[in-house]
Amino acid sequence: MTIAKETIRSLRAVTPQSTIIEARHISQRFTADNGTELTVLHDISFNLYEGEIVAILGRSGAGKSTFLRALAGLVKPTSGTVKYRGETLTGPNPGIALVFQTFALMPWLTVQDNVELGLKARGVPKAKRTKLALDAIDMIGLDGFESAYPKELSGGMRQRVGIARALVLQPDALFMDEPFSALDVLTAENLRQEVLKLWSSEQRSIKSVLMVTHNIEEAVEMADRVVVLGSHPGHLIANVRVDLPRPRDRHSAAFEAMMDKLYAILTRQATQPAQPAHKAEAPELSASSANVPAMDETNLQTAEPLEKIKGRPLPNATPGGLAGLLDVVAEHPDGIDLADLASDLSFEVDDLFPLVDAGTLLHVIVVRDGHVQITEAGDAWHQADILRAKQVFASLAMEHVPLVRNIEHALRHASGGHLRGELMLDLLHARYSDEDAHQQFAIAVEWGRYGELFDYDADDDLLTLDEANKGA
Ligand SMILES: Nc1ncnc2c1ncn2[C@@H]1O[C@H](COP(=O)(O)OP(=O)(O)OP(=O)(O)O)[C@@H](O)[C@H]1O
Repeated sequence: MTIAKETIRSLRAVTPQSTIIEARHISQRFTADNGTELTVLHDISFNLYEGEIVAILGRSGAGKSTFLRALAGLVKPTSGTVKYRGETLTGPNPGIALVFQTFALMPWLTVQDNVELGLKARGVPKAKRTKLALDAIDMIGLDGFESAYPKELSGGMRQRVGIARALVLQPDALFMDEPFSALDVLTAENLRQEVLKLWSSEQRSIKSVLMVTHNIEEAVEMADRVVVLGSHPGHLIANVRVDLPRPRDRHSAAFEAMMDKLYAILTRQATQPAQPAHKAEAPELSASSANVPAMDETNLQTAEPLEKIKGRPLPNATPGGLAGLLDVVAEHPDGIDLADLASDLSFEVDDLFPLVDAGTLLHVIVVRDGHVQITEAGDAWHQADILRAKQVFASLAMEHVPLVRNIEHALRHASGGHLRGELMLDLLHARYSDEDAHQQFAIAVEWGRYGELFDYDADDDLLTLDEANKGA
């Protein structure tokens, strides 16, 4: 009988017995191709306990995968330590198995051989390998597909193989990096439920699950605890206990309240300048159960103040997209919860946040506790005709967006009113990787163009003051 056919049992009570993984003050820096040093993780302390599913939630690029990889021993933190069962890691973590977003199956091997691969690497004899693999295949509902090749399987089935391949190693902790995000909505939901059934079954040997996601709903659906990473660089901003009964009802008030809470945390982080993660920020996030350490106090300590870290990059949003967001927000004079806005627009969190960031940066919206409202300036932009809208946008960008202002000022003082784009890129390279520098430049140009402040000719690599702006 497969787990899929089992009656859903109530999940085991969350009674963490001991710490599986302990990370202390880990920071991660990478050197980009152009020599720029990127701080990706900043001083994170975290414990993974037996008996819990933990979701690492954060926006795209927040460093979630890097954090998971550091705990998995696949990257060595630049500073800080990771311990597995009390032993400091010096290589891959022996107590975990990973499920990847992209399945990472060997296309030339059958399902059975893919699942056996890790056991083979560990020198497990063939007969035992076969038995363990068949058990894992059965457990995840793949019986009958042992001889199939990955190309013969749907995405959902392939990810089942990915999960079976991890389970067969009988790890202490199952690590999953965005395991459902490459699947269509229904398949993803189906597989989430399978993993939860597996977790609730008597047969499971894994003692905890750590999963990376950018999807708030997924985190609330699956996790006992959600660890929220803020961006630039990745740092721990919250550690929230999800104390909802299982199976969880996505339409219940408690579920929606938890989603709102996480939205509020993510948007607060997104829309405010970097701040030190003071312990004083902790109380609103505290949890109730006595069993799970809801707030690991050490998680909220930082070695050096985060205000030292430079300002945030420009959000990747277009003025047109922002105007569209204002159209929707303006329909709600008392504001609207971001969760409702995302759901109304069928946006993913990652789609919505750059627009919300941009709107906040330009002061056309305000976000408080996950509730977004149009400002007076936003209303002025929203109400204006096209020409006037550009002027309003230009003055907001000049006032609130240093990069746009710097380019405009530089052009105003340049002889001939033009400058090479390469010059701006070189300046941006001091802070960003090559890819990010190009992206920042492209966003600033788009905003400058929309506001008729300046223009850029890519063929000649020339930035020029806009005609309409020359006399201003
Ligand atoms: N080996 C590396 N060398 C240089 N930069 C890296 C390396 N690994 C990750 N990064 C950078 O670290 C940052 C965080 O990446 P990471 O994949 O951990 O974020 P994430 O939160 O998982 O993002 P996403 O949700 O988009 O997958 C990114 O800017 C990425 O480019």
